[in-house]
Amino acid sequence: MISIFNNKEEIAPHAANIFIAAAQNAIQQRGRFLVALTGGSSPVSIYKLLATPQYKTKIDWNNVFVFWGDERWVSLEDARSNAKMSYDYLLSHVEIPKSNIFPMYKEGFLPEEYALEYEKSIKGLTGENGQFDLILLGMGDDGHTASLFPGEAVLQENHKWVSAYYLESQSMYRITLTASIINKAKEIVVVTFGENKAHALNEVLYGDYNPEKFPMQLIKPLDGNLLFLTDKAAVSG
Ligand SMILES: O=C1O[C@H](COP(=O)(O)O)[C@@H](O)[C@H](O)[C@H]1O
Repeated sequence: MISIFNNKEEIAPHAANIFIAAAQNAIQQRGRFLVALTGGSSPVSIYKLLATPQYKTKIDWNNVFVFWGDERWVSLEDARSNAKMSYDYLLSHVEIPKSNIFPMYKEGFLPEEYALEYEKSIKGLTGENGQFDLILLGMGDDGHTASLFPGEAVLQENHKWVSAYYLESQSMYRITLTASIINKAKEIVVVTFGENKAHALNEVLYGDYNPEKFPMQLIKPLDGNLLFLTDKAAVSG
């Protein structure tokens, strides 16, 4: 499903309300809310809104468990860190136990080693079913989502839930949830807007199936819901 808003400002309250409803339902039904956050610029206004008293007080943060969809393999103080961005705009402003937060980076580990640890941390909460209550995703203008970049071997990963690899085009390691675990989620919400996303979004939604070129096409929940939140500029192409 796709919801098209007039502009990006209209997306944030809608996304924040989806987050709150998913958290409240999960906590009421299963006693905890397991969410994977996205990085990039698209979620910033959503996180800022969730951090305001009006929104944050609607969630019992003691029962929220936070993971990430992907990360640049950089320290948590690095300006490029998705975790740093999420702390700056949301996590530092809510009463969530530190032990409930699982950044996708750890000092002293190799990225591939930490991918295995990260998968174990997810299994510690979900068991073998690997089901997140909510996964937030963004989409790059090349059609990548999480760190599933066009043409990379990780696109074919059907076994591992978490994978780390060297992304030659950015000269850095990336660590990412794979499509196989993302697609197990109850709810997947993709936040993407602006005219620079128009070409990729059009290909993802209406083009031929070519996930090697537009990896977002790999995202097809097995049993859950997939929702794109976008604006008019991104569907204008
Ligand atoms: O590299 C990344 O980019 C995508 C999209 O970012 P955006 O700035 O266009 O919102 C993001 O979803 C991903 O988490 C990030 O690592």
